[in-house]
Amino acid sequence: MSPTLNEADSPFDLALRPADFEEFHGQTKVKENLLVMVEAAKMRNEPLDHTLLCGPPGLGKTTLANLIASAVGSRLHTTSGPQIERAGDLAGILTNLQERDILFIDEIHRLHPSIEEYLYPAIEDFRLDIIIDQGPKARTIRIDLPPFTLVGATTRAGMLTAPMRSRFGIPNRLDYYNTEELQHILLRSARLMKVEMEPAGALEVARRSRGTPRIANHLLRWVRDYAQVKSQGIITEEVASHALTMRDIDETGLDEMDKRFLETLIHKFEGGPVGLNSVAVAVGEDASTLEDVHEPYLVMQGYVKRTPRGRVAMAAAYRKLGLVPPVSGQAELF
Ligand SMILES: Nc1ncnc2c1ncn2[C@@H]1O[C@H](COP(=O)(O)OP(=O)(O)OP(=O)(O)O)[C@@H](O)[C@H]1O
Repeated sequence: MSPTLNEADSPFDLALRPADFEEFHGQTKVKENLLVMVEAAKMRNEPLDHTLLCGPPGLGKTTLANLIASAVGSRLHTTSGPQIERAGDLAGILTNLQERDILFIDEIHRLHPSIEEYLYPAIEDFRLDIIIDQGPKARTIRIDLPPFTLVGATTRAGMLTAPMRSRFGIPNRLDYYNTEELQHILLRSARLMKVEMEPAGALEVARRSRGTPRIANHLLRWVRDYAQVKSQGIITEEVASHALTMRDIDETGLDEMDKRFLETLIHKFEGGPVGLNSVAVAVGEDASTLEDVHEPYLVMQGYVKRTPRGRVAMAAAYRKLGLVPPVSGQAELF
């Protein structure tokens, strides 16, 4: 997995996390929608509606959950789909909630279906029906819960079950940030880190950050080290460019694994179509990491296309690797 994406919620991430909606730059539409929801709930003096945040990793879903909680003055409880293994785990979390608390479930698409069944009445009617014992002795115990808000986050909205999706209102989709937005975020991070960075230096890092603030901040950390050792600590465009090239991050932000993905698709599988699992085995990476982390950006940049028969390398992928796209080959067919 890319080193820049592994370190979610490290102390470094936490230190740079925006403390209020004003400091959260970009995602204008999502921010506006959430602010309306927050205001409406405050005016009605009611708990917030349940909310779903979707989008690739590192774009700010966890940050937004924190901002929502502080905007309404509620406590935030954080967990994730894979952490809730048994109904008892969920019961423990739910029975700990107080009125108007916010429960944030990251990777909500990874909740076990049997756990989802327990969650539905909890979010709809604020009750938990627990079955104890088995066979003829089985009985249900009902526990009333205080009204709370569920904020779900997912990198794969498509994998949510239909009943789960229908429990939320309109989903809030986070998109990759543009270069100017990332430049703004980087200049703020540099200020917090007390690093001197020229706007052109920030732009250079932004260009190579795959549209993702978490990556931008992690690249900044490396560029800061490089600048300290090689150029009296000042991050200029040239310093940023040298530092990132040294780590094999090219001028469009593709890292080693992205390039290996494209090379494998083209050289080993003749441009596809090929199933993601086969690519994953060939590049030595976990299929879900490829699907969550690498592929969305490659698709967004037009290097790869997902088709019902598998992944296909597009003409841009051939050009990226300095190859001539096949004239009537797969790249043109899809
Ligand atoms: N709009 C933003 N402005 C400033 N910094 C941001 C913004 N969005 C994200 N960040 C920074 O990026 C880091 C990653 O954000 P966050 O953890 O919220 O992402 P995420 O979408 O929840 O990721 P994951 O899906 O991996 O949990 C945060 O620590 C924060 O510093």
